[in-house]
Amino acid sequence: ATRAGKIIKDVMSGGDLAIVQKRQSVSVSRSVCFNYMVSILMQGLGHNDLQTEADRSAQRCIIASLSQQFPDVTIIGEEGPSSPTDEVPSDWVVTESDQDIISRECPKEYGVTKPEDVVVWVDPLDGTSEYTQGLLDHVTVLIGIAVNGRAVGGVIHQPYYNYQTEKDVRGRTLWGLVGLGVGGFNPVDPPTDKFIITTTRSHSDGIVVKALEALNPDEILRVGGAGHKVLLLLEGKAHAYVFASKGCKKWDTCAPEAVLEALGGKLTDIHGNHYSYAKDVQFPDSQGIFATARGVDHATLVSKIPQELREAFPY
Ligand SMILES: Nc1ncnc2c1ncn2[C@@H]1O[C@H](COP(=O)(O)O)[C@@H](O)[C@H]1OP(=O)(O)O
Ligand SMILES: [Mg+2]
Ligand SMILES: [Mg+2]
Ligand SMILES: [Mg+2]
Repeated sequence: ATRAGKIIKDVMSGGDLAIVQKRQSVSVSRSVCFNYMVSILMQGLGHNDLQTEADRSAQRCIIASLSQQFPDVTIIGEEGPSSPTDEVPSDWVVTESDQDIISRECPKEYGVTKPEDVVVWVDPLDGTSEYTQGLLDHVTVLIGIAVNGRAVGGVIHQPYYNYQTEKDVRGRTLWGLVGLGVGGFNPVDPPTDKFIITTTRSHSDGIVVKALEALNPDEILRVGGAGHKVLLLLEGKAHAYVFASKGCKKWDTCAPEAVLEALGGKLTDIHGNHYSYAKDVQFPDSQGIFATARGVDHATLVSKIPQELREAFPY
């Protein structure tokens, strides 16, 4: 994750992001009326799904490094499968391990884990839209580990951590493993005298807003990236991350969910149920996102989302 973060910074300082708009399949039935199609376009669906040279190169670095060491583990990356002939520069292939984590005792629930039980979900650059706009601390590299469908391990690397105050921007790497704990940051609980929600800044719509209104927060923090929003929960800047939309995908939430839950928080869909991260699942988080910091009553908050709003997110 850290090597990928270096690639992200190198692409930015090289000056040519080589941005492309990814194609999105918006399925709309043929009988749909013109007004509805216009409203979809107005909401920006099918827009704002960008890919840059940094997304592509960071993914090649991560997948080459992991697949070399773990050839039998399924690895799914946001930017699609790489071609079998894809050679990556040798200094992009990282094989050493973090000695601090490797020296700890493995929780016994993973002692019998086989490679085929594991799926790694890779978001090489979360917050692409913000990256292209220079909101650099919203960018993270996300590597999530699912075992038997549950998100249990995660790494969140923030390449531009403190970039506005530090001369030599080294970034930071946070990790979590359910059953073992978390590292790379100081966990902080959110304030007790007000209720703060974080949500999207670049993918909002009417339903996203209605869900926030139902929860009646004192403050709303509109920031980019799924990883960055979960950082706000981990460090006590917000109580909940609520996104009543199907824009996020499994690679956006696997690592954040694992780190958050390793600390005692919770990340589910807006009905309060965990997603499966097994290898055959659909990529979209089609029932939205509802995450809470440690110590926040997740079920009570979820129950405040009105039924008619929940019905917009059927299974
Ligand atoms: N409609 C969408 N289309 C594509 N990606 C989305 C969409 N909505 C959310 N995402 C992904 O989820 C992340 C969090 O969303 P948001 O910042 O709007 O809260 C985004 O940075 C983006 O990940 P990525 O940047 O990796 O493509
Ligand atoms: Mg993307
Ligand atoms: Mg993402
Ligand atoms: Mg991404």
